[in-house]
Amino acid sequence: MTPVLEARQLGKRYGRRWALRDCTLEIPKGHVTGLVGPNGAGKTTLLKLAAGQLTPSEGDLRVLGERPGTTLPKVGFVAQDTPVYAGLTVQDHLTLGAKLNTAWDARLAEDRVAELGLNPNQKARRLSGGERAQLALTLGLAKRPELLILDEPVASLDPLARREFLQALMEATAADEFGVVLSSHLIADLERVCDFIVVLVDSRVLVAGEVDELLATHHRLTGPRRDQDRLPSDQYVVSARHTDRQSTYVVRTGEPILDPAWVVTPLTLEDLVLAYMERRPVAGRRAGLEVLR
Ligand SMILES: Nc1ncnc2c1ncn2[C@@H]1O[C@H](COP(=O)(O)OP(=O)(O)OP(=O)(O)O)[C@@H](O)[C@H]1O
Repeated sequence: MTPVLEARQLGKRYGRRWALRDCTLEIPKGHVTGLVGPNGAGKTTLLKLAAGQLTPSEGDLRVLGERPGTTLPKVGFVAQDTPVYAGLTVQDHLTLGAKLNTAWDARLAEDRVAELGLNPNQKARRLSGGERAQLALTLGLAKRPELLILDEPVASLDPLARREFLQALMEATAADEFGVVLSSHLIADLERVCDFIVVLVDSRVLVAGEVDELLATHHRLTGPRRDQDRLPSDQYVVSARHTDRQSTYVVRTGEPILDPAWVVTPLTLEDLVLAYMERRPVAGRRAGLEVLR
């Protein structure tokens, strides 16, 4: 099946500075994907490349099997800070959406606006942050995209508005088959809605895969102090911490951990993401990029 997004050695440079580099990634169809990483990691850059708003400096990118830009009608993009036009009313936004998008679903848009209790005559500048986010999501959904890209859509929302937004997104993806790629710093939110995760650090993809599979293959090992080179070769070290007497590793392995010296605990998605985010390259030990599916 054609992946929704496929990047090979993708890079984007601003002047001499790389915002994204050596990004190799495949997101299969049928997922709600969370894109996570520290500030400045390159998330917005990757999403804008996918939406056709930026052109790559190097490498190759396919979205729904085609070069971004040619896929515009099939891709909905909700940029950071819930972009709506302050001076236009809610209804104006729907009218504009209908003009600009051939597959526009006017019924869906009107029904959602009514369900949300938005006044069609209200100017966007008078909507609350949550209402603006919901309007932006409505515009993205009514486009009937095959892929909806959302860049930090809930960043400025209070917990209740965030929950309502994510609920609306989950309901929409349950009702219709389309892919979603969503960036956020709020891992608990991603855990609720995403079944595929991509961790981007320092402009590179450190891990990507189905959440269930990643959680099943990553473990925390705690036990008497042990150097990394004494771990079995099938254990890929994501992070390591040591005290004088104790070592704590986060490892990835498909094999069972039978060593009785270790206390083995499962990770939450947040533990897993943080382990990759705090990871420093380790000399000589399977360090470097590892892209997983
Ligand atoms: N238009 C631009 N000109 C120059 N540098 C840029 C531009 N846009 C982004 N950058 C730089 O590229 C890098 C990646 O930025 P990007 O916005 O993609 O990161 P991000 O992961 O989305 O960050 P955040 O989580 O803070 O939103 C940063 O170092 C940023 O300063």
